[in-house]
Amino acid sequence: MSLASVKPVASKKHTITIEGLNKSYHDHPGSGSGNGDIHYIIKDVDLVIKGGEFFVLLGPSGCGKSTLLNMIAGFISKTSGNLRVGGSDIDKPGRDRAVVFQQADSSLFPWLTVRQNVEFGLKMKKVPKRDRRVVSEQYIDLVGLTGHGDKLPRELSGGMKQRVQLARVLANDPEILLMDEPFGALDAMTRRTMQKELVRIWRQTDKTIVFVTHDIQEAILLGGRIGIMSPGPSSKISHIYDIPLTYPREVSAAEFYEYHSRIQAHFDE
Ligand SMILES: Nc1ncnc2c1ncn2[C@@H]1O[C@H](COP(=O)(O)OP(=O)(O)OP(=O)(O)O)[C@@H](O)[C@H]1O
Repeated sequence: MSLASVKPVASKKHTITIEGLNKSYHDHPGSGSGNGDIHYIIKDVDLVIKGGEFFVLLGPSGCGKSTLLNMIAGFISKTSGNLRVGGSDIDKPGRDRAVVFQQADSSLFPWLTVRQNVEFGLKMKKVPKRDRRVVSEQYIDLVGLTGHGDKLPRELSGGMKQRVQLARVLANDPEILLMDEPFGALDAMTRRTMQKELVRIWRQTDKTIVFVTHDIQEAILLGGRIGIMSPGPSSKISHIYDIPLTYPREVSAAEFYEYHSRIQAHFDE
């Protein structure tokens, strides 16, 4: 498939700007150990993700990666601070942003075929049937599912379902893809294939991607920059690594190993 055929005509690149962002919650007094104290999940997060960037959020389990991603998605409201996408304040979900979850099963309609799942958002937007078909075929091809359009999700492997989820999100043409450990439930070989495919798709479509993982290797394979989140509570972006390695990246390369060691040392400190 040619690059021009999948690139949106007016490809917008939205910058994500985060300044002094906080998310806190109160203990519920009277429920167990709760005494009404304020707890910060994330505190004083400052970050700018440039339009078209592949940015990875890396941090230990429970540090607040999903919370931050869901705030960018508009699913979780901020307590205080600034969060803007393309210059607009974010306080709710929008068509400019789409989330890809770890479990494709929970996002696909099991009674719809691959093609119908991919076309769902376009149907909601009342895109004519013939145009929907053209777009869905493009994205089914792009994610490597050519010939599987008439299958139901239950006839697909985990990796194939994840590809359908990606095709469906891409068909809606959001400027920003927010990916929450999307390959975490896949076996190692399928995961590696999907990582390569995602880089290929990102380079073809020019989207901004924010990708959450706790896997250092995955972060270096994918990210142009990697933001390290400190362990919670009151987590923040403690360091940002530029990864200027060319794609596709090889884990066996000496430079790859160097970045891995440096980031691993960061967590071991
Ligand atoms: N609604 C809530 N009320 C109170 N605490 C919450 C709420 N939502 C999340 N938390 C807490 O915030 C912290 C961060 O959770 P979050 O899911 O964002 O972390 P994560 O880094 O994505 O973790 P993982 O890698 O395990 O998915 C956790 O300690 C979690 O228990």
